[in-house]
Amino acid sequence: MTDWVKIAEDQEIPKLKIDLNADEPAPATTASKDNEPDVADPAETSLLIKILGKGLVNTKQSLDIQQKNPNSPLHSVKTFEALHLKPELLKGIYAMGFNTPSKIQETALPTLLADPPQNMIAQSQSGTGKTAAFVLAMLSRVNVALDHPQVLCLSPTYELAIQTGEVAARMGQFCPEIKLRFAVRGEEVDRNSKITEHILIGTPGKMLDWGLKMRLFDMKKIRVFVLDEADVMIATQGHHDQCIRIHKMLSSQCQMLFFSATYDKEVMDFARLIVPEPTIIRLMREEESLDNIKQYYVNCKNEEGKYNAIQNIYGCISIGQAIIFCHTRKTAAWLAGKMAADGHSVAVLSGDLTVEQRLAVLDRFRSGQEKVLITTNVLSRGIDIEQVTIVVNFDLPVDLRGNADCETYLHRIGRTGRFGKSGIAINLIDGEKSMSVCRAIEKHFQKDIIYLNTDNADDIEKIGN
Ligand SMILES: Nc1ncnc2c1ncn2[C@@H]1O[C@H](COP(=O)(O)OP(=O)(O)OP(=O)(O)O)[C@@H](O)[C@H]1O
Repeated sequence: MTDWVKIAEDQEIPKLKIDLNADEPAPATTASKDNEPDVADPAETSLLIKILGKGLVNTKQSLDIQQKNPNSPLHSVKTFEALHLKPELLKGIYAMGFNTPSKIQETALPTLLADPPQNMIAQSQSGTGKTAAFVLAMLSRVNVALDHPQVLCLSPTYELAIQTGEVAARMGQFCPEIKLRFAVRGEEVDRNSKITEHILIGTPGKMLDWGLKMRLFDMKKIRVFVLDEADVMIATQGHHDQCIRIHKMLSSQCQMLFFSATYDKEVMDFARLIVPEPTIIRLMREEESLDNIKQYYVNCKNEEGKYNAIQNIYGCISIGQAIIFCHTRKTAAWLAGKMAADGHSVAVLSGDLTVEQRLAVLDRFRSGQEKVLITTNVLSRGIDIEQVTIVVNFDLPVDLRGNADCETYLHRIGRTGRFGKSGIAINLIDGEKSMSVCRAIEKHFQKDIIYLNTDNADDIEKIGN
């Protein structure tokens, strides 16, 4: 395994980004995107959340289990020893600092490791231990006496595949006989050779090339097929069909495992196509709520007026930490420029930054080096910044038709049960259209949004208290 431990360790994010840019079409010019609503790319967000993750997310939510296979009694474990793993694998788990299985692992692992193998569809939010669970299943199913691929793991992008490979490398560090190979862009194989590694982790396009076009390994001999980040996979163009093509070539004996952070209808339909008779395990996300949030609106004439409102409340918002949301990159850049020119120290996070630049901005903000972060919808759900107490909507969130986007409003402002602290939301309104959006949001959540006059010192004092 030493070779691929090294490969994984060598893949630092800056290098990945360089490779990523190498064979992708040139991005649309920044200028053309500046005036459009700035949105997050799901794969980039997922990568960011993974890298930012500070360990296991503990959740109080309970598991929802649907058992489709009546012949496989479901049980859960409270220790890793109870799984009767190979000693080298157990050693790897402990070396990663895992003492006990996470909530989803308690129930998923016995099913993942069961004999005869069982299929699974699992859903839980980022950071709850999904990757660790399926990587353990992948490693424990390998028969090292055979020198051909036995496990396929599909990820939506190069970087996400590398992240999974790194977990496998660490967990399998005491199993040097298990060999892994990345099936990703840039990895080349001689057409006349065969792939001998046991585990292939990669993107659907490359996997199809190797398995179908070049026939470098026998898809029928795959014993475990993992489809990770199904929701991101679907959002990535073309991946849906490629996954189905790969899936069709697998044997009916192959264990099918499907993991996703969210399950809307499209993801569930996809899952049903791929996974026969699955055990379905879902760990619901803790609901965000506006319960502890005081919401205000401020009437402004135009963008300059909004800027003045921010000037007036700046003293108040910079006591703690604040995030200001804008609709477009252009507005975010304009606002940041003006605030910086006025001597305020602000951070900006928008879609024109690379993943590693975003990481750097978030690191600085999280450590308190800047008090105010100006951003767009690129800062999306899943990126929790606990210490933020004030959220300013420089622009209210709207959908493509210009109607209130209540879900995004909740993600920006809402708090989960985990950080039940109180917070403040300030909505800047300039004109009838944005006022009607504000009213629609108020009506949707049935929670008052109160008028705030930022020219009045007493009013401003109110928000501080
Ligand atoms: N049993 C455990 N005990 C302690 N830490 C764990 C355990 N399982 C996983 N972790 C750690 O928790 C974090 C999240 O785990 P993991 O990456 O497996 O979750 P995930 O649900 O796949 O999330 P993501 O999709 O963001 O990767 C990682 O830092 C991982 O090392």
